[in-house]
Amino acid sequence: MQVEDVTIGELAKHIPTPFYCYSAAAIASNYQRYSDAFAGLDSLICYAVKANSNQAILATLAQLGAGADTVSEGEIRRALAAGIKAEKIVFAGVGKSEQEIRYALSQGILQFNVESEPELERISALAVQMNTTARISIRVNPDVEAKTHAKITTGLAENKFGINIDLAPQLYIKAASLPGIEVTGVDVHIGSQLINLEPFAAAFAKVAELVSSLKAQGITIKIIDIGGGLGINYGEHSDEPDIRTYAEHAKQHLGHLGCKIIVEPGRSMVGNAGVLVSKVEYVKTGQERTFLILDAAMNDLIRPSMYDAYHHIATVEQKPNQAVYDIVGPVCETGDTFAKSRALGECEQGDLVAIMGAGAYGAVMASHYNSRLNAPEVLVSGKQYSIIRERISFDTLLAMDTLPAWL
Ligand SMILES: Cc1ncc(COP(=O)(O)O)c(C=O)c1O
Ligand SMILES: N[C@@H](CCCC[NH3+])C(=O)O
Repeated sequence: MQVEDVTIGELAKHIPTPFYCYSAAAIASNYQRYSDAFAGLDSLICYAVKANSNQAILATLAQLGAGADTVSEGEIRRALAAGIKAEKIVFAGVGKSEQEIRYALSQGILQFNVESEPELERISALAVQMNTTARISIRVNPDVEAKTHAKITTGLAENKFGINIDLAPQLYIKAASLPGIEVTGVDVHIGSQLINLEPFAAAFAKVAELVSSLKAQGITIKIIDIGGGLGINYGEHSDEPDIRTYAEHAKQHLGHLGCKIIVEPGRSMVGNAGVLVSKVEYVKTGQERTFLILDAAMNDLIRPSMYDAYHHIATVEQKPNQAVYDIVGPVCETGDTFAKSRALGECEQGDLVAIMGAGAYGAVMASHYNSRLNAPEVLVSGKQYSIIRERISFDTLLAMDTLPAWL
């Protein structure tokens, strides 16, 4: 198995497993697809930093011209440090703290995507205190069923995100009257890993109506942030939504409004650009099933245990025979399972396997559960590769805790 011009087998001679391996060319190609698809619109691609916030990934995207969609001070700091200019950074999230808002204001970010009335009041008060103005969009909740996993749908009335779209006009009127606030836009994001594009179209249509009705009330919207959420093919079924068709929906519903369009892709920018490489520790033949026990675990990649998410898994070297395995990690939880009854090349101890589609929501959601060290991360570009996050040592892991004086 190759990533660009480098073989995974060669990398595994130098880097301890499990490790994440990303392709810079795959990220560039995904960025290009977005850029081409949205070319007809005045648009800005704000990569959703939460999907993979490694500095090297952010710097790669910064060089391509991307902005950033952030949800914390830490993410804003990461984006700035990687070379993404403040005027390309948007800040979302339902729980922005005073400290975070102050930091974002001090940096002069492009806009706050506001999720509630008390947040709007807090931003206004802090902006006045700091003698500045906050540009804001209100994140509206269009009550559209995104047809994705319940844990990653965000645009339903029952979800904690955004303001009910029917109540938004009132909040816009209030926002326009507040000191320290400049109303610039509308924001919508209905969920993640959407395979069907219809919910996007439905949400865009509702946003278009809102923008027109706001205009009639004297509130001019300059920016429409359409969020992220486009799904990728994890290998379970063959369909993957087409970025061009997605952009067509945006053009059709929003193009006539003359606004700048911000799009916030995370998964579809980096998901298929990464694999998690792991070694087979044991092949354990149980009474009913054969377990392939890997050195990677749920603490490295939590998506299968958290969302029952499917990830295609392949042996790094081609195998002559097939076998069926439950593919698990070493963590002491039954949920530490990557796949059940999965057909795979027949493996033996020491073989390498690659868990595909691990570039998004992989390393960023990792933990040290079971006092396991982090999986290092590697970026490949052509023939070159570079370790972009080292595995920490056990000394560093232990040093994260401090003993109180009484012990
Ligand atoms: C506000 C917002 N924007 C963008 C994203 C990125 O989503 P995705 O990785 O599905 O493109 C998310 C995550 O769902 C989000 O909450
Ligand atoms: N972490 C989720 C996506 C969450 C999207 C963030 N709003 C996943 O792995 O699918």
